[in-house]
Amino acid sequence: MAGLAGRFARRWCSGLLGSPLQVPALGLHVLGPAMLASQKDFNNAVSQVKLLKEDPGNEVKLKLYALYKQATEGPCNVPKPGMLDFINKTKWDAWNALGSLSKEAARQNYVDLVSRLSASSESPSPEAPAADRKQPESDSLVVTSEDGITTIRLNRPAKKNALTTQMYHDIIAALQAASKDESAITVLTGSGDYYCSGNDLTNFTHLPAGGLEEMARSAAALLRDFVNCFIDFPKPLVAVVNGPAVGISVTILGLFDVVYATDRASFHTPFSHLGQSPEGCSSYTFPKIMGSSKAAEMLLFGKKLTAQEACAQGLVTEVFPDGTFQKEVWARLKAYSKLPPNAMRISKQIIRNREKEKLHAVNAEESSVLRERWQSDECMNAIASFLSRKAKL
Ligand SMILES: CCCCCCCCCCC/C=C/C(=O)SCCNC(=O)CCNC(=O)[C@H](O)C(C)(C)COP(=O)(O)OP(=O)(O)OC[C@H]1O[C@@H](n2cnc3c(N)ncnc32)[C@H](O)[C@@H]1OP(=O)(O)O
Repeated sequence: MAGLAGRFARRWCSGLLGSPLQVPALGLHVLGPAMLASQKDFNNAVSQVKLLKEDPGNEVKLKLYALYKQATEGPCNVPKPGMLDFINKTKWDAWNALGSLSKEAARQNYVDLVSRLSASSESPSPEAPAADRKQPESDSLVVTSEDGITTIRLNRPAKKNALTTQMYHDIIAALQAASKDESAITVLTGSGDYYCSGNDLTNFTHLPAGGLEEMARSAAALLRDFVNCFIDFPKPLVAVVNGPAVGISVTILGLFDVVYATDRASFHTPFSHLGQSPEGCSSYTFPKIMGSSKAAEMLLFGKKLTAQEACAQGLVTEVFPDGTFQKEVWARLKAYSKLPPNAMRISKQIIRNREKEKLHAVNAEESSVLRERWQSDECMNAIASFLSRKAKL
C-alpha cells in the first residue's frame, strides 16, 4: 500500500511540475491585489516553480496545475477521464472546480500562490510587502499587502471557499494584523467562482471529548470572537464579492463599510433550512439596512437575492459586470487607498462607534442562541442531509 502511495506521489510530482512553458528564470514580483498579474509575471512564476527549494506537496501542486490550465486554456473543456484513471481524474476535478474563473484571475492566483511558496522557502526580504506579517496557518487563506490595501483572500475554491475552523482563526489573526499595519483599506474576497459558501458543514463532524455540548460551546465562542473582530475593525473594510455568497459570509456584510459585487453574485442565508438562526449581527443590521419584512424574507425563509436585488436593498454598494469586475473594483480601491488614512479611520469611528455596544450585545445573544440550535435535532438532521448528499441549497 505504501509502495503504491509512493509511486502515485512520484507520478503526481512529475506530471504537475513539468510545465510546457520554458522561459528564463527571473526574479519573482510580489504582486498585490490592486493590479492583475501580467503575462510576463505569470511566465516568471511558471519558471519560479521549478526553482522552489522545497517540495510544496501534492495538494499545492494540484492547485498550481489547475490554475495553470485555467490561466492558459480557460475553463475546463476536455472530457472527464474514466473512474480508473485516478491521476488524470484528480487533475481534471481540480481544473473543473475552478468553474468560470477568468484567465486573468487564474493567472493572478497562480502568481500569488508561487509568490507565497517562494517567500516561505526563502528568508524574508526587505521588499516583501507583508514580510513581517505572520502568515495564516493554512494556505486556505492568503493575505497580501500592497499599495495601501491589505487583502484577505479566501482560497479554497474546490470547496467554494467554505470556512474551516482554522480559517476562522486565521481571519481573526489577519484582521488583528491589518488593524495595525500600514495599509489604509482592508479587503475580504474569494478565489475561484464563489465568494464563500459559508460555514464548512464538516466543522460540526469533529466531536471533541466533551461531545456535542462542548462542540456547541466552543463553536459559539469562536463565532463570537470572529464577529467581534469585524465589529471592532478600525479601518475601512471592503468586501469584494466575486461570486455567490452563503450563510455567515452574507450576514457579516452588514458590518462592512462598502460591498462591491459582481453581477454573478447571489446572497443566501438559508438558516431555517439548516435548523439554525442568524448570526454576524444580521438580526440587527439586516432589518436596519433593508427594513424588517425584507430582512425576514432572507433570514426566516432563506430567500436568495441576486446582486441587483441586494444592491436595491442596500446590502451591496454597487454591482459590476462580471467581465470587468476585478479591473474596475481594484482600480477604484487603489485610488481610495491614497486618501489620508487617519481621516478615513476617524470618519469610520464617527459613523460606527455609537453602534458598537449594541452590536456586541447582539453578537453575544446570536452566538448563545446558536449554541442551543447546534444541539437541536433540526440542525443535526440538516447537516447530516448535506453530508450524505441528500440536500444542497
Ligand atoms: C467545534 C468548532 C466548530 C467551529 C465552527 C465555527 C462555527 C461558526 C458558524 C457560524 C454559523 C454559520 C452559518 C452558515 O454559514 S450557514 C451556511 C452553510 N453553508 C451551506 O449550507 C452551503 C452548503 N453547500 C451547498 O449547498 C453547495 O455546495 C453550494 C450551493 C454552495 C454549491 O453547489 P455546487 O453544486 O455549485 O458545488 P458543490 O456542492 O459540488 O460543491 C463543491 C464542493 O464543495 C463542498 N462544499 C461547498 N460548500 C460547503 C460547505 N458549506 N461545507 C462543506 N463543504 C462544502 C461540496 O461538498 C463539494 O465537495 P466535494 O467536491 O468533496 O463533493
